Amino acid sequence: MGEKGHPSRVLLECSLSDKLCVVREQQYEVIIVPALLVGGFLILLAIILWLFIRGQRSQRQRPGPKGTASVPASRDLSQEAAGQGEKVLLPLKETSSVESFLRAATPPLAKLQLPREQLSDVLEKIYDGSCGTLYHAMMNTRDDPKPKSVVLKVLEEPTGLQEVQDFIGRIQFYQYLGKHRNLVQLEGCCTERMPLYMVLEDVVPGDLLSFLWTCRRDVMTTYGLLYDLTEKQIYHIGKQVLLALEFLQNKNLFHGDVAARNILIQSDLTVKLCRLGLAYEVHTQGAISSARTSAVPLKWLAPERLLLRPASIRGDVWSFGVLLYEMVTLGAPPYPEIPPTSILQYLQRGKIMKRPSSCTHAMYNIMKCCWHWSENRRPLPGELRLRLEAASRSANDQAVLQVPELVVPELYADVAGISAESLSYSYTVL
Ligand SMILES: Nc1ncnc2c1ncn2[C@@H]1O[C@H](COP(=O)(O)OP(=O)(O)OP(=O)(O)O)[C@@H](O)[C@H]1O
Repeated sequence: MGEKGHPSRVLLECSLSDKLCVVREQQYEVIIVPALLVGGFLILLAIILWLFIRGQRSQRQRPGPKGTASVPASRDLSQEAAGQGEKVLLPLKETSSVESFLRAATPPLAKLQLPREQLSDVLEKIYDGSCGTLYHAMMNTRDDPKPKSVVLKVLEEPTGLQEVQDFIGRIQFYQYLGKHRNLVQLEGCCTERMPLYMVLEDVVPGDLLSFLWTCRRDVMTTYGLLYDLTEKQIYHIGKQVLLALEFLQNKNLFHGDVAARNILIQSDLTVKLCRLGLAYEVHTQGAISSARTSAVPLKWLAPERLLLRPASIRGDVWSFGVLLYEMVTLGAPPYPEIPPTSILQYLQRGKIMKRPSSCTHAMYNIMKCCWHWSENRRPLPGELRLRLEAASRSANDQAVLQVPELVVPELYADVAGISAESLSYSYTVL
């Protein structure tokens, strides 16, 4: 096209024999026009880039008509982050939202509020929980001159309003649940300002998994607890866990992570389910999010959970079968010969765990009914409790379970498919 159009112009300005003129004309078109195009393109690109960077900056520096600010939310929030040397900062808007949220959320929790002065200095860190850090602390009460040992769940440095809402939501959840002998009890809270405290009963000596491991050792007694376990006692512990599950089921909830590490035991062999975070999620959202599901160790999960299908109380019944296995083996990792990521394939082949040598046929039959692939064929917690009660009548109360090998926690974590950090509490007990 262009070449056809040129001769008329060329003919007007140059004679046909003037080859130099024609070449110059073509040079003009070949060099200048593309240069103009490239130049224009670069200018356009620069404008787009400038607009983009300006947009990014203004987003970072929001909010407020008073310009930009990034200030500590309160005295506590502005503390130096431990060991990091960084300030914990919340945007101005977030800070005032946290304060106004706490002002609105605290009055309905009035009955649970405890004066902060009653709480001693923090004694010992137990665990970095998913929603706050757990500490052992002492609490003075009006009724008793002796201070009482409690567990404090503390939210010190929230990353935003959402985390504060979640913490308060969990306190409200405890309030909604009410008391049950086999669930960890909330004794009170401090929520009028940051940091937020949840005050929980202290369950001593602690988690069942550590207790089981300690039963392997030659330990006589600590905290008045005999580190001996008989078959009858396994049924006694199991029944209490099932009572807690029945209680949750009656509220249309389930636990979602039944395992020895998430059960606390007292010196009188009373046990209490803790880690109610998933039940809280079921309560608030009607289901467990996939992010939370992926945090639950695979070896305790029912097939429908491994297949990411909706979970239910019958999934807890499956995990209860694994818990029986944990107790009768004094805390061995489930499926020791199978890598955690191969569990689904293993179950899909119709396989389940073999009967441990220390396990009676009666107890193994109970485990097997928990491990039906089809949910509907598994008993509900109430039915299962009746089976346990029946088996308990003829169970051995004399023979103490013994496993000579001691547990190496790192190795255990690896075989069980759980993070070693989640066993940090066990380390301190052992
Ligand atoms: N009242 C308590 N007494 C003694 N130890 C406790 C108590 N509550 C929790 N623990 C220990 O702290 C660990 C974490 O418990 P917690 O229920 O607070 O978990 P979490 O990480 O906040 O999970 P979730 O989000 O499920 O609530 C437990 O496994 C247990 O070892």
